[in-house]
Amino acid sequence: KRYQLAGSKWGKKDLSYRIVNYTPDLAQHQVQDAIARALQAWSDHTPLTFRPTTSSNADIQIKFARGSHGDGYPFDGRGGTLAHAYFPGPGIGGDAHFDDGERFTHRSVTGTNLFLVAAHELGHSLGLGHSDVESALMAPYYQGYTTSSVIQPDDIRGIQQLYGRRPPN
Ligand SMILES: CC(C)C[C@H](CC(=O)NO)C(=O)N[C@H]1Cc2cn(c3ccccc23)CCCCCCNC1=O
Ligand SMILES: [Ca+2]
Ligand SMILES: [Zn+2]
Ligand SMILES: [Zn+2]
Repeated sequence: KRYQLAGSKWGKKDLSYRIVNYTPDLAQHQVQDAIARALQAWSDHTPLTFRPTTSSNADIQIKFARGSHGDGYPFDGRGGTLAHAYFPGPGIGGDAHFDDGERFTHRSVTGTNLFLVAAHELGHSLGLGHSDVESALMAPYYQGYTTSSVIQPDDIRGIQQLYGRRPPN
């Protein structure tokens, strides 16, 4: 019972990300904050660093979309699937898509918290599959706020299997 590795990982430690568009549910700075905190949750446990860019060559591209959005995995409106993401690789690899049929919330324990969904999706963007540890962030079901840290022990073991531990400061 544990994490799954996707079979691909980034061959570099310093990754770039680009927020391509925004959900109308939140202010742009709230989306930027949620994404930055979700990335920080992973970089806290690995040697990885993430920098925002406006370049279309960004490693991780973040998009909000409804229904069919050009990748063969159409979203289903409110409820159901909340988001999906692609394992590390060129092009669409690493990208994360969020279903804008959801009502995303910010720093809230109710509704579909964007930070929590993003932390899960970015786990895939870094090379983690789903965990069968129910309490893990990488479990396939949205669990809302669970404990103070969004990244659970099983998730830490998985991501450190891929990228090692964070070097001491
Ligand atoms: C982990 C999450 C951030 C991303 C995952 C998808 C995923 O793994 N992306 O990488 C997700 O959206 N899981 C569904 C799984 C799911 C639960 N139900 C469904 C009903 C229909 C379709 C899917 C589901 C029952 C009803 C609840 C629906 C709302 C919550 N949805 C979920 O928990
Ligand atoms: Ca949905
Ligand atoms: Zn998509
Ligand atoms: Zn998932």
